[in-house]
Amino acid sequence: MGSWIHLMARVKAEVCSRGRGSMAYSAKIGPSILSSDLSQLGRECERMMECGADYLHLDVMDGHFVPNITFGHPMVECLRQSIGPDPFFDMHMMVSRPEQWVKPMAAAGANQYTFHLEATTNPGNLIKEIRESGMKVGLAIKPGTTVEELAPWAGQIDMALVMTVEPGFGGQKFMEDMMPKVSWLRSQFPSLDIEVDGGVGPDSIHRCAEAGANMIVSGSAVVSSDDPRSVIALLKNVVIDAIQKRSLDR
Ligand SMILES: O=C(CO)[C@@H](O)[C@H](O)COP(=O)(O)O
Ligand SMILES: [Fe+2]
Repeated sequence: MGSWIHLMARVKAEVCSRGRGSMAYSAKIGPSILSSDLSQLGRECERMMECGADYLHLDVMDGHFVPNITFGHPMVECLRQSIGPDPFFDMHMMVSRPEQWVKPMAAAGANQYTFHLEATTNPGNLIKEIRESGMKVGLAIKPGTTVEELAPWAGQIDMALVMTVEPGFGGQKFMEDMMPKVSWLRSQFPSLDIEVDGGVGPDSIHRCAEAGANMIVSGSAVVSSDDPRSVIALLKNVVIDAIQKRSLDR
């Protein structure tokens, strides 16, 4: 009997991970293209999707909220025109005034707008503005911000992003002490999309998946790999197994 239950749970997790299932959240891998050849950004995005990515994580930095600068909505508009309407753009807004860019990013073709709790004095209003613009809402916290500070908004958002590095640069070391935040969120909000971002790859994915993360951002581990397809598949299977184990344990 045990193996039958095991098989059914695997099927459920597998089906759910392909988005056809009823489970509220599924395993999704989103390469961060920050570490890619930015002169070939459109091609790099297409390559990641061809390698099995579920979505694209686009890091927007203003040189003020974080000590680095990347690109803004004009680049997003060009990417959308170049690679077509399908790829899901998860915008990681590492900017001091996230309210300023909601409408331009929506017009440029962004799908999800993830702002930092530390960057606004009125998260409720910003959540409302993002929804009214037609995008999904992500809420991110830096390593120094407690998950209890995010909790009051968790019921109003589509995704919570727990940073596993200090935001600003790719290629940093994974911060394992952020995992209790992920575990607490998964225990309190069983169907919330929970994303981890920073230093995530084959060496750290098991801790992220076991803690309860289901949306996995990976930059250098995927983009700089000579076999991104295998890395994406590995990350996804580890998360699917963890989802299956959680559904068995319930
Ligand atoms: O938002 C950020 C950095 O601030 C991340 O999205 C990184 O770009 C992820 O890159 P790796 O740490 O996986 O190389
Ligand atoms: Fe990011």
